[in-house]
Amino acid sequence: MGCAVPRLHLVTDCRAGRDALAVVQAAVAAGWGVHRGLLVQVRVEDDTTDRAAYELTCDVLAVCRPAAVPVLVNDRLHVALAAGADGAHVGADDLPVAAARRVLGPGAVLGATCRTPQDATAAVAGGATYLGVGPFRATTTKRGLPAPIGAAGVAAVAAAEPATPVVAIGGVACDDVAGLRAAGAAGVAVVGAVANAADPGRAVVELLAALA
Ligand SMILES: Cc1ncc(COP(=O)(O)OP(=O)(O)O)c(N)n1
Ligand SMILES: Cc1nc(C(=O)O)sc1CCOP(=O)(O)O
Ligand SMILES: [Mg+2]
Repeated sequence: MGCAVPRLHLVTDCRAGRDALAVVQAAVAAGWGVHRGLLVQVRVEDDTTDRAAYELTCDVLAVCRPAAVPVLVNDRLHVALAAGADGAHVGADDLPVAAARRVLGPGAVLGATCRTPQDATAAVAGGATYLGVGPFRATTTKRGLPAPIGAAGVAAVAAAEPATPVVAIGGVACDDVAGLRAAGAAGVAVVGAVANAADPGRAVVELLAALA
């Protein structure tokens, strides 16, 4: 993927009762010195206040900055800018990719959700740095998703825009990494594979090793 976009995107677990920051702390403590392949995306529920999103982003940055782990903010570009994050991720219900690029500026990392090759071509034209492609398989982490696209769907998107890194998302487990890489994914984005693990730090190390 080149060094600009790490291969493992840890998306914060925004479900009620989960301690998103504790998982980030465990991930960074376990993973950063071993492989420099980790990125954290701060994702909160839609009804979370901007204040809470901003404070979580600042807390995540305080953990990630000393370890040189990049931090993105999902959806809320103003929170990304205000907190000094490295960029953001947008999808179909967020600002269009080209508009998000104008807001963030040319140096920011900008991810765009793509479910089809057509989505990918439009996202690259709009200035996306990487493409978040899924859902790879069914997941209980997020409701309302379309049917899984599987490895074949990921491969179709990757083939459409081979110069832009594809990050597969949706039900991804460590055992899926080799197949997804073979399908053309440069990396993976996960919530449950780390947040649901008995030892989130160990899960990060195993994912990073599989992605190396
Ligand atoms: C890496 C990555 N890929 C896809 C998504 C999904 O973004 P989006 O479609 O905007 O949905 P929400 O996450 O906002 O519910 C993502 N966040 N990260
Ligand atoms: C936030 C999100 N977006 C998806 C998409 O396909 O757009 S799937 C997803 C949830 C990812 O969590 P897990 O790794 O636990 O399945
Ligand atoms: Mg979104």
